[in-house]
Formats: sequence, structure tokens, C-alpha cells
Amino acid sequence: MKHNSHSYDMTTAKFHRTAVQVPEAQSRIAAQVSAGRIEHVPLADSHGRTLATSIEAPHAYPFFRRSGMDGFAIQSADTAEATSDHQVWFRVIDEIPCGYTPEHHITPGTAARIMTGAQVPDGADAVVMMEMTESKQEEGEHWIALKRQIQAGANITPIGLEVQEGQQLIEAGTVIGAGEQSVLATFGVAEVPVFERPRVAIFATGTELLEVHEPLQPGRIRNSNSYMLRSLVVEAGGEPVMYGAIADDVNTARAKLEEAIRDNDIVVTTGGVSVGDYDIMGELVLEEQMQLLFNKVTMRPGSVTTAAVYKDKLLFALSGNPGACFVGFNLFVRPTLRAMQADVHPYLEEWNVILEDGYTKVNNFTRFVRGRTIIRDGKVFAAPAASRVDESSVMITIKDSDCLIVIPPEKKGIAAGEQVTILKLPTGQAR
Ligand SMILES: Nc1nc2c(c(=O)[nH]1)N[C@H]1C(S)=C(S)[C@@H](COP(=O)(O)OP(=O)(O)OC[C@H]3O[C@@H](n4cnc5c(N)ncnc54)[C@H](O)[C@@H]3O)O[C@H]1N2
Ligand code: MOO
Repeated sequence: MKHNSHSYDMTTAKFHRTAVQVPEAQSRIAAQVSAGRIEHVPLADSHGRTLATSIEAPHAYPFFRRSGMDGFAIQSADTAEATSDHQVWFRVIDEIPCGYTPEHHITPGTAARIMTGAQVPDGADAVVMMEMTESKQEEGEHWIALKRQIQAGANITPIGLEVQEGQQLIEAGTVIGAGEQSVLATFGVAEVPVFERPRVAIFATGTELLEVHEPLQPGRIRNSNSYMLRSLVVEAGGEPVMYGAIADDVNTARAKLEEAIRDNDIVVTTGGVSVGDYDIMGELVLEEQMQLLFNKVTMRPGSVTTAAVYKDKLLFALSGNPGACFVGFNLFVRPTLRAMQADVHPYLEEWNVILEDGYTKVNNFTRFVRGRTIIRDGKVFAAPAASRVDESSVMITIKDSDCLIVIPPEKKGIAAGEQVTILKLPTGQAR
């Protein structure tokens, strides 16, 4: 087909790409990201969300002197003379269930029946367990006796043992889990300030793609990347919005992108970023309305990973190869979603571990090999998720990976037993 000069330029540009290093690609993206809007959600819906404002204690905790046992509140000094041969008697003047404010002061020789978790009455400085006492009724009055000394403070949790008033409880940027839920509930934070989940449009390109429910057809495959990306978005705390798969047609892609950009915070696509005749995303990002950040990264898999800004929003055009799509998401999209939720550590954690099996497949690009960690004799080892099947096009090993093993672009490989850096993949669910 005869090219006009415009499409010729574009085709040349598609081939002549300037490769950037992974850290450079990451910082070009980071320069475009700011923390998202804040919203308030009911406490029950806050699991997995990122706290937007630091929370300080509005009061001490415990807020009142709390009994740790079912028993009797007394003055410990009264027990100074108590021995196994000498009982000391107390007149019971009150009964304090949980949730009640004691009405009577404890004075020498008196006691109050008290339950676990109830407020210790003024005057008392110890609670003695039920089982340590003897009981009698005399002239309509209840008496208890003790045969041993009791220490001041026994079985009383003092005010502020756990938390002082004004103390910082949870820092902004913390992901809310079980411990944070109990803190927020304890201090009455019924509506929790959190960062909005970034809305992430996901669409796949490729005429070969079938919907999951469709029967197989020759030469075609089911769209697995959209579902993989959906899971990754959820795990990163984003709100995935599925736009399905489109055929390899640049006008269809442009229209889909327009809709996705309008209604979402960022757009992630998979497929069509290489140099093939139908690699429409590769062409689309070169159009003049786009601010291209990069369209080649010195990494494998995922060298064709592309990022651009369109209408002030980030567009990630990830490779169609499942392995490359997975790596591209973890290195570039995940940190973006985390940073949009003000995570102070948005990138994957780096660990130094020992390589389990030697890796000889070197390249002049850095390799990110899907791997799994093994703990043996107190040391962490990493092994490729499956030998010989860590290629870009391989889908099956993604489920067996908990890390990416970083193989630097060196002439020789890395022998078993040598140190390597791995990037730890998150294993938790954001919700
Ligand atoms: N002449 C060249 N050919 C290729 C180059 C190159 O530099 N020169 N780069 C290769 C590399 S590296 C990669 S990676 C792929 C990237 O291709 P694309 O990102 O454009 O992806 P597609 O061509 O659309 O698809 C690649 C592969 O993945 C399958 N695929 C696509 N979408 C999905 C999906 N949603 N779910 C599951 N699988 C999907 C697709 O059927 C292809 O098999 O290009 C190399 N070629
Ligand atoms: O982008 Mo390709 O995955 O480098 O193999």
C-alpha cells in the first residue's frame, strides 16, 4: 500500500524508538502523578483503602480505670494484715456491671462487686479476683473476706495505658486493615477520610481476541490480559472499569480511548504496541494530541511498554504478550495507582536474595524473570517460576510467581548461589 507522507513518518517513528531505562521511565511517569481526591467512607467500607489524613487520639485509651477481672474493688492497704490465718473482712457497698459509672467511693473496709471491663470506683486501688474471696451475708449485708495481701494496682488497667490523648494513631498513607479498623472504631471515626480509588479503564486490542464465554476458534485466543489487569488493579487499590476487547482498527481504538479517558482517571490497554501492521496503539500514541513519555524501555519482557499523557491523564499501552503485560503493569502502572493514593512506597520492594538455579539467558536489556521465593535454612532463595518458560508470551507462570528476579544486562549469566535482586510482588488483596 502506498503511504502518504504523514503515515510514512508515523511508520518510521514506530520503528525508530528511543529506549529509556526503567528508572527513567518510572520518573517520567512519576512527574505526571499527584495524589487523588479525598472522600469519606463508612468505617465498614474502609478495609484496603488508604488513609488520607493522619488520625490523632481525641482521648486517652483506656478512657477510665478498667477492671481486668470479675471480683471486688478494694483499697490494697486494707490487706496489709491478711494472712492464711487471718482473714480481713470488707463490707460490699456497690455492684458495678460494665457500662455503669460507680456511685460510691471505696473507703477503708469497704469493697464493690465489679465485672471485667467495668470502671473501677474512686478510692479503690486494686481489684481482687472473685475466686480469692470468701463471702457471707449478715443482717442483710454482703461481706467478703481475704486471706492474702493484694498489691496496689492489681487487676486495674490505668487510664492511657495504650494511648495518650493527642498521640498520633495512624499516619496518612497507611492502608487500612484489621488493626487500623479497631483503632478507628475505638476512637469514633465513623466516616474515614481516604483517597478515592483511581478509576482505571482497561481495554484490550486484537482481532484475535475472544470473550471468555466464547467457544475457541482457529487462530484465536480468549482475552486473558484484561482479567489479569483487572485483578492487578484491584490489588493496587484501584477501581477497574472493563471496556472489553476491540479489533485492530485505529479509529475504533481512538473512539474507545476517548470514552475511557473521559470517564476514568487513567487508561491501561494491552496489545498492539509493537511494530506490526496492526499495532494500532503504537500508532495512536504518536498522534499529535498525545504527549508521549516513552515507547521503548530497556527491559525484557515488555520492551515495547508505552506511556503517554492525553487530556492530562496517563495512558499506559502495555504489551499484548501476557508476561510483558504483567511486568509492565507491576513496574509502571502499580506504582502510579499507589502514588495516586499517596503511598510513600509505591514501587515494588527490593530484596537481595540467593539465586536458586543459575540463569544464563543474558540480554543487553535488564530481564525481569517471573520467579518464586523459597525459604531454606533461614535464607531466602529465588528460582524462576518455571525453567525455559519465562518468555514474554507465556501466561501460565504468572500464577506461580511471587517476585520478579532482576537479571542485569551483563555479558555472562548469574550462577546458582550468587546474590540477585528481586522485586517482591504483592500477595495481599487490597479488598
Ligand atoms: N518485528 C518485531 N516484532 C516484534 C517485536 C519487535 O520489536 N519487532 N517485539 C516483540 C515483542 S518484544 C513483543 S512483547 C511483542 C509485543 O506485541 P504487542 O504488544 O504489540 O502485542 P500484540 O502483537 O497485540 O500481541 C502479542 C501476543 O499477545 C497476545 N495477546 C494480545 N492481547 C492479549 C490479551 N488481551 N490476552 C491474552 N493474550 C493477548 C497476542 O495474541 C499475541 O500472541 O511483539 C513482538 N514482535
Ligand atoms: O516486549 Mo517483549 O516482551 O520485550 O518480549
